[in-house]
Amino acid sequence: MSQLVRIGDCDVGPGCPVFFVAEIGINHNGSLDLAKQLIDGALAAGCDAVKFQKRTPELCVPKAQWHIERDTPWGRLTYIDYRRKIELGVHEYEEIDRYCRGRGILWFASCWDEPSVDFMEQFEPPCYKAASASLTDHALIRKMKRTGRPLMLSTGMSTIEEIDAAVDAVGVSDLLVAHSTSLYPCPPELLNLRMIGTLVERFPTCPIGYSGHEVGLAPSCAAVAMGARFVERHITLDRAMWGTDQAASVEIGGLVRLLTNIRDIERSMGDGVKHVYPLEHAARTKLRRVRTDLIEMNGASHPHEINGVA
Ligand SMILES: C=C(OP(=O)(O)O)C(=O)O
Repeated sequence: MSQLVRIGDCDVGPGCPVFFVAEIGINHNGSLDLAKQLIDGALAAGCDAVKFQKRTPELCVPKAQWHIERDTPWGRLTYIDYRRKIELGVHEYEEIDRYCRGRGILWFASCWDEPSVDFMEQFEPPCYKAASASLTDHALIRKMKRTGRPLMLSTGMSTIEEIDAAVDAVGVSDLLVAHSTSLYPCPPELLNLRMIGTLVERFPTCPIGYSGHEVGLAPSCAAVAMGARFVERHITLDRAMWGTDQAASVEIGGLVRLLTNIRDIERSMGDGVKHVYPLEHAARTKLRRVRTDLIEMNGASHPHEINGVA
């Protein structure tokens, strides 16, 4: 049975509400104002946390790509300048920290390099996230884990051997593992949601979750029915907005529906034991056919015996 992992004021694991992370990622396009509107949307939908991506562009962008030019909302920029442009700095994160704490929503980040972990520590985040791309970077994932904070490990683009090695590298205590396929957006036939069950069996003490990049809501709902203890989805104000992750994101209206569906599914799962609920008795009495012909044939003394009601 999986351990409960405490993230801020939420327990994540069996018997707890699904922990829902609204992944803002880089969908703020470098704008604090946009980031705040996305936080407001996550709050309105009832998400437990918002998440950002923190990078040191000079460490994360391979040198060979630095000077490749692209069109951006800020004009034609080299890739490294574009990455610098969309990276939020200390003053923006101070404001995000103040904004989230004031409104009672958790926030944290996936750190893509070691200095980003040092940077995030000043905000005392409730946990860290390792993106699928970082799963084989053991120095980085160990650094996040050494902070003593829970770690969410995403497993897209990884072999099962690489996942085992990453889990060995950080240990299972306070570790959460997310199934994911790293395609943005991901077609349904490549989502492989049955991996959730595989991960539950392989890492029985870790809460297993789902980091989804599909178009639509159904697979994320199914992930919950299949045992995901936490779910992460990218969010956006408008899927047509400029940016690489916008198309695979959920707009705020969809996010509201998704959270409503997830909470309904959680309440619907039950215990797997067959009950005849007291509230069903009226329907049972009214709708079950009373076999008077069999009463006569069997010599039963009371129609209820045929009807099966004790
Ligand atoms: C890319 C990320 O996550 P995932 O691999 O789950 O999509 C991230 O959290 O930065």
